[in-house]
Amino acid sequence: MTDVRDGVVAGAPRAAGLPLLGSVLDFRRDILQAMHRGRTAHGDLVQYRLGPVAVHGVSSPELAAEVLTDSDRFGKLGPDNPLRLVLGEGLLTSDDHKSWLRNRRMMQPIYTKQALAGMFATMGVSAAEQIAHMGDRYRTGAVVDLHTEMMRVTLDIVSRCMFSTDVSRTLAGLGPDAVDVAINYAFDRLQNPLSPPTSWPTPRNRRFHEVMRGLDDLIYRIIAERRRPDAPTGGGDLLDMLLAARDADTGQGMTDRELRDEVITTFAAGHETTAITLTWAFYLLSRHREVLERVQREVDGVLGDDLPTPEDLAAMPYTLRVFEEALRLYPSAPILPRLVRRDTELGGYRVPAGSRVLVNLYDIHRHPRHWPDPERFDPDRFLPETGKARHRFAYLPFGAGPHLCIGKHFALMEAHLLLCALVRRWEFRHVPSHRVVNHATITLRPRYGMLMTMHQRTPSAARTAHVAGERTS
Ligand code: HEM
Repeated sequence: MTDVRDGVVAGAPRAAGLPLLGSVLDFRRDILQAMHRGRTAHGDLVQYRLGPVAVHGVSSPELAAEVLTDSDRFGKLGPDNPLRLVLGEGLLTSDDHKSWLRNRRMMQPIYTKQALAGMFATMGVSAAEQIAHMGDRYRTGAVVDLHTEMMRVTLDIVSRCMFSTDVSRTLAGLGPDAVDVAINYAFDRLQNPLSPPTSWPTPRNRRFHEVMRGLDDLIYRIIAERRRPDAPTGGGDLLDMLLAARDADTGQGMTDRELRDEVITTFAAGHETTAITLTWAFYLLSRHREVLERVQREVDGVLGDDLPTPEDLAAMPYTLRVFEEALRLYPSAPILPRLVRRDTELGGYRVPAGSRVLVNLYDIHRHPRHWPDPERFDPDRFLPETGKARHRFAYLPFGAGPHLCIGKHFALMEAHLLLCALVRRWEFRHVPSHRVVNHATITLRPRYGMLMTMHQRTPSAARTAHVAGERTS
């Protein structure tokens, strides 16, 4: 019998699971599939058990609005958040409202549209170098893992724009998969609260600690170099701003540990997200010839041989819509976790303090009530007039509420620039024998990478043809 008090049902419908483990194995196998099955069977709010931890899956814009905007009831995960093993207490993982707000305010100025406009040139130089580098390494017809290539490009951009430094080579020295090792380790612990303690000398624990030592050394070195009295400034970059910031109450600057946490958070949050979405965007373009040709026409009609200027970008809105639609189908942070701070009610069900909520952006972005024909790749869903009719929380690739992605405008400017510049030079074709399967860790990656062949385009010729076509039509 259902227990109802004051019109509130005691517990949300519960997904079946194994004794003791609950849904741990299902989540490890494929968390998005498991939650999708739960939603199909039980509705937009479903309860799971991950060992001893109760978790509520949320899959509707209405419920997401409540969870993401009310941080008194639904906060960030606490000190046991495994992501803290990597990111410490930077913006993404801090659960202390006061210090989070102080740091967020301190960093906000670097992310305003005006400050970003000043960064456009640095972004452009980095993009040009990275694209030229790809051109030097690969001949037309070469097979590349586009995911790896995009990661390299976006890491370089975020390092130079935010920290005026080039970290790629040092990171490569830690092993090609160092950052992956750290992030996957933390994510596995998030999904499986029964993981062995980090202090046990297992091979995986040892590798994790080794990678973290390397990452920490690198970041503390960047900070120490900038703190030297004779060090050149970063020209007002994010690190300069963090070093100069003072607490309004105490007058204290940030400690090295606080700086390290914000730096590593910016690296982690600020490059893979954009790289993955670009990868999915090129995959989608390779599967939808008509959309690709429309993008090519738009880009060829605007760009010459140089990289785009901000005015050029404004003249290529369809290409931006392609990126937005890729973010709908493959939100790069597909699940946003929250901790229930006190006993409360959600969607007509009681939700106990201490349990977790997982806001499932992947399912919300495909919710049949809000997205007609949700699986179809259609960038024109993002025409300004179409968007007006949509529920405000039906599209949340950058989150919502107080924790809305601070780098949203940076990411959109960067992605637009890269998408246009890459489309102008190459066509990427999916290798038909290569299996493409999405894999949700903290981000939504292609599980086996993204093998594509690169085909050089001759944009000047294409542009001439396009312009001539416009004249005669
Ligand atoms: C396509 C690219 C990106 C996507 C899809 C994305 C997505 C997100 C999402 C969904 C959140 C909210 C997390 C939550 O509520 O728990 C977030 C937060 C954040 N993002 Fe992004 N992000 C992107 C790019 C960037 C970039 C380029 C940067 C920095 C250079 C960045 C830095 C951050 C930070 C620091 C936070 C934490 C904000 C806070 O809690 O105050 N992100 N991002």
